[in-house]
Order: sequence, then structure tokens, then C-alpha cells
Amino acid sequence: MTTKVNERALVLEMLLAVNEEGQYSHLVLRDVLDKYQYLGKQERAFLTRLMEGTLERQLTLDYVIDQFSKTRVKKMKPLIRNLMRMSVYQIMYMDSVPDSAVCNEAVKLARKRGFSGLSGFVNGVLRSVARGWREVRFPNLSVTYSMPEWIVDIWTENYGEEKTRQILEGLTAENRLTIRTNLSAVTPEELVNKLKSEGVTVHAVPELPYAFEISGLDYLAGLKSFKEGLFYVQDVSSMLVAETAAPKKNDYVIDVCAAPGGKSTHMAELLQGSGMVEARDLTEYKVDLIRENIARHGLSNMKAVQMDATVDDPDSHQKADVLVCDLPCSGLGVMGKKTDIRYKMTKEKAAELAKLQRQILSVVWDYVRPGGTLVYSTCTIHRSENEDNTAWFLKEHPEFSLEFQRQIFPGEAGSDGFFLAKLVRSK
Ligand SMILES: C[S@@+](CC[C@H](N)C(=O)[O-])C[C@H]1O[C@@H](n2cnc3c(N)ncnc32)[C@H](O)[C@@H]1O
Repeated sequence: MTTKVNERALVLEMLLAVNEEGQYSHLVLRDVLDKYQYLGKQERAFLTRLMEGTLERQLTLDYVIDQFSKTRVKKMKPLIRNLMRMSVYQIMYMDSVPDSAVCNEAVKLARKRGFSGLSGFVNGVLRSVARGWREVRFPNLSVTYSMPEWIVDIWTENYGEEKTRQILEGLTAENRLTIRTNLSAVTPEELVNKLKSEGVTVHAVPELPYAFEISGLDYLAGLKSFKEGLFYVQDVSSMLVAETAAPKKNDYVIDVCAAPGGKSTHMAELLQGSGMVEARDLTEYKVDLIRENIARHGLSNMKAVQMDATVDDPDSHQKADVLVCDLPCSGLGVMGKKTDIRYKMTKEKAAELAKLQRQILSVVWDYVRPGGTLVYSTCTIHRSENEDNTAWFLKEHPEFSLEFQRQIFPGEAGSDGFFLAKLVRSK
């Protein structure tokens, strides 16, 4: 027997897990969608939108709530704070939900969770917000786009105010879900037919014949074609790494930070069964994720190895025709999908990551054979992790020359912000 599920109660739990316990939003949401597979398509869409939207707009919502509440959001009890945020999100951004329903449901949830004494407060503030939020003026880009000030400042300094506004708009736009055909298992045409037979809407990605944008599906992991490993979910910008590296038949590829294996599996597929892709990562847990993907994709020319990229591996010197350095980064380009990164990342952590990237590059550069290629990439929009690190590397290693570098902004190629640089070793 299934009991009636209250989607708002689920969203409240998810917000508490992310905001108060530091869990990752995409993982929390994935677990809930896995657990409640029996919910209808509409209910699942509602809870996904409410969860992601509330997190995405959190700073804006907090600012609005603070205009109408005597108790500031920061001082509220965690449960009430998150309940207010998700309720105000519905009032401001979900036209299909009447304001009165939002207030009533919030009051019910507060009572049910043991906060009967605060139900009057919840009701009063929400009704005031519903009446007055349209008059609220936002003081700056940080509040308007719900982006921490330090990030807005860095982008303004790096790219200017107009570009910063475009980045912020790009991150707020609806995400495109793109997939890469597993070319070792199926042709693009066969995949399209399979997906269509499963009721999925498929659009071609003009620049890449094996990539597709898909929509109209409810539960990705439930698709037979997904279970059979016929495609890999990947942003188009990430696909450009293997495209840029352009491995040739029989090449030896080393990917020093490879989990869960998106770029490595792509490289192995482009090698069409020849050569070898050695995909490394720091922990056994991460290496197991790569192994799962090797098995799912049925790849015989790829192996996963546990190795710390900050420690030199003399056996790898001058071994790689292609070295992929898709390094840990601040992730400011993927905030459209991982909405909570913006609240978890800090200026200090981003500076630490820029240092770690230099540390890794200064160890692994010699794995590239003379004439070989090094692709450096990050999924961030941050000059000191991207162009500055590339310039630093070229200065330290004059045996490398830059073929090209590109900062991709959200919406330009796929939906993520991304950086990649192609460097070639001469001697
Ligand atoms: C950006 S992700 C890689 C994504 C991957 N290239 C893909 O396309 O699926 C960075 C990876 O670096 C790994 N990492 C972090 N520090 C590392 C280290 N010292 N040595 C090796 N891997 C490391 C993390 O575990 C993470 O999986």
C-alpha cells in the first residue's frame, strides 16, 4: 500500500539536507527521485522545480522575506527558514500555484513538524509577501540573480559588468539535457530511433553528429537505452575536450583526474577500440565510478587506476600521446545544474583550487611525450584558474606552446560555463 506523499514535505527535507547539513543538491534530489519513482510525472516535475528553483533563487528570496519579517531569515529556526524560502519561491516564481494554497500548505507543514506556535508568523509573513513582493526593488546584481557578491565581483573584474550580466542570465536559463552516443555500442541513428520509441523527444546538436539534446522524459535512469549504456549524459562543452584532444588511432591517453569518466570514455570511443585510455583518480571510490562506466560502455581500450595526481609517477614520463588534465576547480560554470555550488564555494577555496591546479600541472606535464598534446580544462569561469594558470604553465614550460584556449560562457556551447586550452609539447 502506498501512502500519499506530500511533495512539499519532501522538498523541505531536501532543502534542510542541503542548506543545514551541507549535502549536495543534485545528489539529494537524485536520491529522492530514485526512491519515489512511483510518483506521477507531474509530481516529480513539481518537486524538482521547487527544490532547484528555491536553491537557485535563495539570496533573492531571503532579501524579499527580510523586507516583510521582523525576524531576519538568518535568525529563523532552520525548518522555518527553509519553509519560508520554498513558499516564497512558489509565490514569486510559480504562477500555477495560488498564493492562498501556498500559505495554507506552509502553515500545515509548520504544524506537522512541531512548530504550531510559529504557524501564525508563517501565515502572516507569507500573506504580506504575497501582497507586496512586486514592489520590492533589488539593490544589486547579487540579490537580483541570487549570486554571492564575491562571485559577482570576480566576474566584473575579469570580464566587465555587461558580460557578468550575460553570465548570470545564462546560468538562470533553463538547462538543456544533452547526451553523447556511446559509439562503441550503437550508431547515432540507432540511438535516436531507440529514444523515440521510448517516448523521448530528440534534437540534433549541429556541431557534433553524435550528440543530442533530449527532453520530454520523466526519469532518465528508468530509460532502457540508459540502462543499456547506449549514451552518456554530458554537456556539449565537456564533449569539446575529447574533440580538442583529437586522439589518433593507437594513441596512449592518460587522464589524471578522470572520475566518473565522462571525458575518458569519450576518448576511448573516439579511438574505436585501438590504443589505451588510462583513467586515474584519487580514491578507490572514484575509481570504482570509472570502472562502472567502462563496464556500462563495454570499452576494451580503457582502464581505471587509483593514483594521486600530485605525486609524480616516473613510469608515466613521456608516455602519453594525449594528457587530459580536467582538474578539480571551483565549478562556477556548472551552477545552472548544481545550484548550490554558489553557496558552498568561497573566494579562499577557489584560490586554493587554483594552487592545486598548478601543483598538479607541475607534476604531470612530463607525462606528455614530445610532439604530444596536453588538454587543460575546468568547468569554471574564473580567470585565475583558467587563463592565468595557462599563462603561468607556458612560462614555466617553454617546451609547450598554446594552440588555443577558450573560455566558454553559459549557453554558448551547451549550457555550462567551461574552459579549455590545448597545449602541444615540442621537445
Ligand atoms: C572535474 S572532476 C573530473 C571529471 C572527469 N574528467 C569527467 O569528465 O567525468 C575532477 C576530479 O579530480 C579528482 N581529483 C581531485 N584531486 C585529485 C588528485 N590529487 N589526484 C587525482 N585526482 C584528483 C576528483 O576526485 C574528481 O573526480
